Amino acid sequence: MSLISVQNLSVSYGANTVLRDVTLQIEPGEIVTIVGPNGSGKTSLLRAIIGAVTPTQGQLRKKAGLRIGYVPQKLHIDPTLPMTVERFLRLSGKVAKEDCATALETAGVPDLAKRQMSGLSGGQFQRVLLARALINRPDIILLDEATQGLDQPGSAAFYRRIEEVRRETGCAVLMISHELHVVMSASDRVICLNGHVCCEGTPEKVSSAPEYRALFGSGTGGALALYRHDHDHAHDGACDHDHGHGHGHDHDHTEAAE
Ligand SMILES: Nc1ncnc2c1ncn2[C@@H]1O[C@H](COP(=O)(O)OP(=O)(O)OP(=O)(O)O)[C@@H](O)[C@H]1O
Repeated sequence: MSLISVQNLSVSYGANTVLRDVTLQIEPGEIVTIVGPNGSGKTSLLRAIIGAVTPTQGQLRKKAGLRIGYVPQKLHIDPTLPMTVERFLRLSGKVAKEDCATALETAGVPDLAKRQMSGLSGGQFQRVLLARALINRPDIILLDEATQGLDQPGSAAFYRRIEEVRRETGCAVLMISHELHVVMSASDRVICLNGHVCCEGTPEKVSSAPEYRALFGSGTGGALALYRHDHDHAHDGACDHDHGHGHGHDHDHTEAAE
């Protein structure tokens, strides 16, 4: 059974319908990346899944007892507030110290427990948010542009850790990312959203497309190719967009120092 099954889902804010007729499934253990232009409803979809937004139409089914870990886009913590990482992780309720330690280890930052939240680097902070999402041993983690503000090697290292988390824990991952060139290799499936699902498929399928090869050869790049691929809008001409805001560099995914 799918972990999450979304059927003909629509989300509106007042008269503004931002998601229309969205259908998708997330299976156990898979890594799915959502791409799409700004304002295309990506965050709204995640918020509908966690129950923070009520769909106006359609169905959203979750496997019974599904545990979700959520890594938000950003989280502001007052820098004048003294708070250790361990204390932060235990804010959400009854959390044993050992569970904090395990989550930090899985997130790839085993030595941060006693550090002050205000003293963390951007990359360390995101790892701590990841650790927080892992504490309840989720079946799926949702990440909303979790590497915003990180440099390229920092993002690459973060997403590689996500793959390791999946391997170690077996959890599924549903993530929003603008950095397709970084996340493509980690994703089992890519869903392109622009108010509705424009298209979806394996990154391999996309990267073997003629448009992709024309732009990138057989390199590891791909963001621009996917962003610019031809959508099939035979039934819907409203999504004739060009997301071409990438740069098409074929980055070397060097592991960042952690
Ligand atoms: N709480 C809200 N009330 C009213 N409108 C909202 C609300 N949240 C989002 N919107 C609008 O819904 C649309 C989709 O927003 P959403 O944040 O889901 O898009 P997104 O694809 O995640 O965008 P981005 O890439 O910029 O983060 C936007 O036009 C946004 O202004």
